[in-house]
Amino acid sequence: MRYGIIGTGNMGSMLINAFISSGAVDANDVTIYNRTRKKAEWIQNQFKEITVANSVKDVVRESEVVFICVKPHDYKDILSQCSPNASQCLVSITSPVAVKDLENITSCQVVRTVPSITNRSYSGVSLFTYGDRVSDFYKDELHSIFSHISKPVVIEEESIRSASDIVSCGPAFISFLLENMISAAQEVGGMSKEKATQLTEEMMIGLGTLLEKRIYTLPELMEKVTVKGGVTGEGIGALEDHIGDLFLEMFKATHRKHKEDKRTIQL
Ligand SMILES: NC(=O)C1=CN([C@@H]2O[C@H](COP(=O)(O)OP(=O)(O)OC[C@H]3O[C@@H](n4cnc5c(N)ncnc54)[C@H](O)[C@@H]3O)[C@@H](O)[C@H]2O)C=CC1
Ligand SMILES: O=C(O)[C@@H]1CCC=N1
Repeated sequence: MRYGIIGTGNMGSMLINAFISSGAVDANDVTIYNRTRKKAEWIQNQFKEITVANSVKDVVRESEVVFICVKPHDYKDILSQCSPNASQCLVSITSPVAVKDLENITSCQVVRTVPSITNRSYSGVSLFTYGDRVSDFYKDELHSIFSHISKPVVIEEESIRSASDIVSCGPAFISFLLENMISAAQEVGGMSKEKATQLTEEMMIGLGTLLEKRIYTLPELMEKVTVKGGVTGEGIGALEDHIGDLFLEMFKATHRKHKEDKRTIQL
């Protein structure tokens, strides 16, 4: 299978790296294009067999599956230069562009796969929404390569915002909260930033491993650590008192931005 990647920023380069280094895709089968050519050449330095194309048109001509990895407001620019035909599969990786809308303006088969930075370590989820025209052949192929780097999960269009908030924005949200925990450990506990950071990162790796091995669920973890009459309970109590609408407001903010993007994105 020949793959094309348009846009080699954070996500485009992450996908190329993960697919090739996991063995899901052969570098000889990959053609890439980026507006700033240097970014694409930097990836080619790591994977010599990759082809760097001179245009969007060249990528589409060379590929059966074409990933669009640019920001949603740049889609129009890409699609106006060239559109895949009915035998090809277009893969969009952004949530505010609906699969139906892409199907309406192209003749190709369409899939949306929202990845996550966690896929770089062959973990976490990739969210799949299939268009009506997509063949079982492409479904199987995409499911197969994404299984090398993630757990593919099918998600309905209506749930895409909250699902992507958890799966794709989640690593940034949790990192933000942990950075706050580290700052507070410095302020209240007098711990150095380096030491608090080291402890936090190791704790997160341990927590992830417990979940990965299905040793405990999240509620079980809370119960096991919260010794009756102990300090964790006091800490949880303080969190309960102060958490307020934190996450409600976060989801409301992302849903607002999602709506705004949908209103302003032109295809
Ligand atoms: N960053 C993340 O964790 C995730 C991002 N996404 C989606 O991935 C998409 C890309 O996001 P990032 O990689 O973070 O952005 P980015 O800004 O790092 O990468 C976009 C790339 O597209 C290139 N580009 C822009 N216009 C172009 C054009 N006309 N032709 C060729 N190349 C062009 C830019 O030079 C840049 O390298 C977005 O739609 C985003 O919603 C999805 C899941 C997670
Ligand atoms: O389209 C999305 O939902 C993803 C999440 C992070 C950036 N873009």
